[in-house]
Amino acid sequence: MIHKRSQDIAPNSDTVNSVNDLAKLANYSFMDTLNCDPDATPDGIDYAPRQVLSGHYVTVKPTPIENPEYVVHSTRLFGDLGFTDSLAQSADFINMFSGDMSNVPAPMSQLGWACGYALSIFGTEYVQQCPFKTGNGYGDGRAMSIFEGVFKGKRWEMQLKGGGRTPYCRGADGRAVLRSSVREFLAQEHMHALGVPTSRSLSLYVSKTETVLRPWYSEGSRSQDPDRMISEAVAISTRVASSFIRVGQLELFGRRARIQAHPQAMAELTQLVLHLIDREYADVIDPQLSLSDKVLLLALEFRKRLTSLVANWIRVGYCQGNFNSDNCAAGGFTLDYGPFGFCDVFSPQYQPWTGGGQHFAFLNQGVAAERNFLMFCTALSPLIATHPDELDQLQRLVNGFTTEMQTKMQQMWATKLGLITFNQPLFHELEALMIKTPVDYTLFFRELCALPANITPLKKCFYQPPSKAIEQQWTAWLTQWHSLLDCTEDVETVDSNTVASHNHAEITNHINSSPSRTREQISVQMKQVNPKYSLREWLLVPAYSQASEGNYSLVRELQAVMTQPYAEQTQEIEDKYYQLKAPEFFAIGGLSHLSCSS
Ligand SMILES: Nc1ncnc2c1ncn2[C@@H]1O[C@H](COP(=O)(O)OP(=O)(O)OP(=O)(O)O)[C@@H](O)[C@H]1O
Ligand SMILES: [Mg+2]
Repeated sequence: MIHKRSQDIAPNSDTVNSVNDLAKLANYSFMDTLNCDPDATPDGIDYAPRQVLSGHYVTVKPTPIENPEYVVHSTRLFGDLGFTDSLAQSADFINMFSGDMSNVPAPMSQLGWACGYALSIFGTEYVQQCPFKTGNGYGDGRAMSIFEGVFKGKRWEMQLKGGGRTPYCRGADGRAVLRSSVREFLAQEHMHALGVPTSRSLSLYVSKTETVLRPWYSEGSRSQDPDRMISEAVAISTRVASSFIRVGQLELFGRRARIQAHPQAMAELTQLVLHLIDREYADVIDPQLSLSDKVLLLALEFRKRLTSLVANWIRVGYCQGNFNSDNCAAGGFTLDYGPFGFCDVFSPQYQPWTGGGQHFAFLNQGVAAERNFLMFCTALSPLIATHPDELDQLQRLVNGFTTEMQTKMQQMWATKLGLITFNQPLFHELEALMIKTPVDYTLFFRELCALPANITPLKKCFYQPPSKAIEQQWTAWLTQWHSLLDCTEDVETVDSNTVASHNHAEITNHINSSPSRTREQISVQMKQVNPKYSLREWLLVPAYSQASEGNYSLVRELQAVMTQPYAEQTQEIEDKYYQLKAPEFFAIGGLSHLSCSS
């Protein structure tokens, strides 16, 4: 059953050639249907940290960056939205997306909106993280949405990151630097091309004159924490998503409802949950259902999305090093590319963010997701507090998370290995061997796609020459794997370069529905789920370093390579990007680990 709001169905084939055209598509469901903080200032100049006690958002005027310069935009998202490509470099567009909203045409709002959220880390609630020690001053400190509209029948929200202070800034400057903005921009582009749900990149502008100081590493530093302050150009990137509602946001309203913090607390939680359903789950939750049925369906659907998301992250080697509930989008997609990394060496303990801890390490992401799901359900529970049966069902959904996560992970590993069904002993042996050898995660799985008969072609994925004993174990493992692949003789060849980006679920179904496959078919299917190129930190460093000198060619080259991660691409690209991490990059601050994402 498909349920859509009427304004979402309205066909809209208009091309957006200007900010004036964009204004015509404005449709602010978040601002129009939810509550503004009654203490918000009419002019939006609301930059000092303060407690925001009620309301779903605060209207804020973005602070433009000085002398903005175009760095990069997403031609792909521009295409999806119907934007002409030249718009990214037009004066009005640059102004708007570098934070100057003072001249945007009606009915566009000249004010953006920032949201409060609660923090919980790995399932533990925190209230002390804001200057007031109450949790009422925590939220979008430097992110603010500035536009919501319907493009080609789909509703999108646009959010500046680094657009200046908000009441949630906690005394910080509200800015993002070019380095972190390049990382987030490229990572969103890459993730989308990998077929993993994510917020999307729209545009990135840097200031030619405005800088801020940030702690960072000296070149070659092996220290965990940055050892000096550096001056960096500020930048504003715009990200786009179906909504930016976070699990932490629901938690804030859930906590307020639970303790009846103010007379409207329960109503505000209800409104936010219904709004989330409308924005993110309208296709699966019937508006005619009772609130408690909606709540249960919402939890069920979010569980499905979150478990698939994490399985996809692991498939592509992604670790969200700070998987707090405020970095967990309630729509079930990837959000906040600060403390992230795509792994080089396979390690279950891989954790790029020094502040994150092992609970957010690579293969612990499923457990971290479970904690976020628990917090999501805890936030929903006041809505069904007087319905013991429904509370029981919600608890069962929480209890069932681990099993669903495990099932998705097993399906994912089977698919990565070209198998129809997961084989536990085979996988455990592989995991142990990948750690012992050790292997490069991306290269290894990609090389496996050629179905090598022996260990020789795999050696290029190894970070050290294998001992005789390890070689023998690999040989035994490969024999076992080949016997499980169970392929027929080749009858046809398929061009693997036709492989674009895909929906992972479709791929899994396709593999599962093919009872007997040729070697070539298995190989092609494996190449659809095992990317050839991944956005490793040592590729990002030269791109943002060069960008800091005003040269954006590497940023754009990386964008081109990383938006076709499954394609073979040219020999030149392969030589440059399909490589092991160099020995000199290990243990280096900024290359192997990072301490902050700002
Ligand atoms: N320079 C800054 N000025 C104001 N607030 C900041 C700044 N840097 C981070 N924050 C705020 O601190 C909190 C934690 O930061 P975190 O690094 O998780 O998020 P972020 O990368 O800024 O944003 P997001 O989660 O929106 O992608 C967020 O609420 C964020 O808005
Ligand atoms: Mg964050």
